[in-house]
Amino acid sequence: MEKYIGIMSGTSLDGIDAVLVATDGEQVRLLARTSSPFEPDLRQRLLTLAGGGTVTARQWGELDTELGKAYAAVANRLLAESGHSAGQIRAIGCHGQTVWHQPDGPLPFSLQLGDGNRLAADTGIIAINDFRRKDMALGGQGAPLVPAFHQRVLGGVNHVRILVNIGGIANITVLAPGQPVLGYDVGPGNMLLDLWCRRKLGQPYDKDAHFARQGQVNAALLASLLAEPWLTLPPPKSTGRELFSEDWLDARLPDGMAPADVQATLAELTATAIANEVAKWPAGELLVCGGGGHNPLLMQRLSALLPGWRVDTSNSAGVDMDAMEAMAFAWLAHQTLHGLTGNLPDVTGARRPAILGAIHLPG
Ligand SMILES: Nc1ncnc2c1ncn2[C@@H]1O[C@H](COP(=O)(O)OP(=O)(O)OP(=O)(O)O)[C@@H](O)[C@H]1O
Ligand SMILES: CC(=O)N[C@H]1[C@@H]2OC[C@@H](O2)[C@@H](O)[C@@H]1O[C@H](C)C(=O)O
Repeated sequence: MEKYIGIMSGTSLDGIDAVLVATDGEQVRLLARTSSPFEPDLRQRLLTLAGGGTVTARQWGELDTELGKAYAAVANRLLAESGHSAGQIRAIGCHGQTVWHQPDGPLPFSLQLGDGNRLAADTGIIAINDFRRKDMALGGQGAPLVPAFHQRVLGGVNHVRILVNIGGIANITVLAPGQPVLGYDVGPGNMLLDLWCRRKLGQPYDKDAHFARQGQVNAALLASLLAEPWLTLPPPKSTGRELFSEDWLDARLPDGMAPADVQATLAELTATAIANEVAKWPAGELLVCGGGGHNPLLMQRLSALLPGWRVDTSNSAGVDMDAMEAMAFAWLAHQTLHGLTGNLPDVTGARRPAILGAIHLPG
């Protein structure tokens, strides 16, 4: 088995998750993990950029460098905490920070910041990043990429097993016997819940759904949110802050609604958008990963909306729900380094499987 580091900082913009895994490409064993929240000022600048804000070339370059340094610091800390040296690690797979994702239209692209040169130089380890754009160059969405990893670590069961990652955006992977793996983004995950909670309570997220539980779901608002045409588009599809933004929410909010009712309705939107896609399959097992799996209200509503389904976290199937995405990028680094493909054309819509990412050598 070779050792890899995986680094993920997702669309919730909460911080950086890093894992150390041992893998031969078939088995992926988690050895250690750590995480580090973003400094509030860095988070704010990333939010501005991801919200379509304008920055100068200088600010852009500085942010790229700052993130590269932050990823390297987390990787070095993971090495120290787990008692490893750089020489024991084959490569780092680093997702980077998505600041814009535009999968459709005449000039599709997906931009993840975090300088891989600096990551390689500051750790002394091969750094692989920019995993999405090869798939896009081949006509794909460039996302989601995790379904291939889900298949590797949780596939091969003889019932319908669906994985849902509830991060900033929610995405599903369908593992059904005799079917090619399917996967696509299904709608907002925690993004709008976090945004509203921050705006109304000044807190980064609605811990344990205390705020949402003080309110009632507003049926008219829920219907208007669910009327978003993107939600019923067929896959392949992916999305982000570019669509499910503060402006998107504000355009649909009626005046004077109790803040807790909005929070409750946003939680119901997340649960319903997921359940509507899951319910298209014969009842089986729904495994939740990502931060939304810690939200007891989302878990409760998914169970209620999906009678006949076993709803649990991916921990119940032996894969740490909080480590899943970072593990996937460690595994993707293994794929790339071994000249193996990482994308699934049935998922992303790319013309063919491809070797993903840009390799930065430390020497
Ligand atoms: N105890 C909890 N109660 C409610 N929500 C929680 C709890 N713990 C975590 N969360 C939610 O999980 C979010 C973080 O999720 P996660 O780390 O999976 O996001 P991410 O890495 O940005 O994901 P992605 O890349 O998939 O968008 C928080 O912003 C919060 O909304
Ligand atoms: C462009 C981008 O960063 N997309 C993320 C985002 O966060 C969740 C969902 O939207 C998913 O499509 C993707 O991340 C995971 C890691 C993926 O590619 O599978």
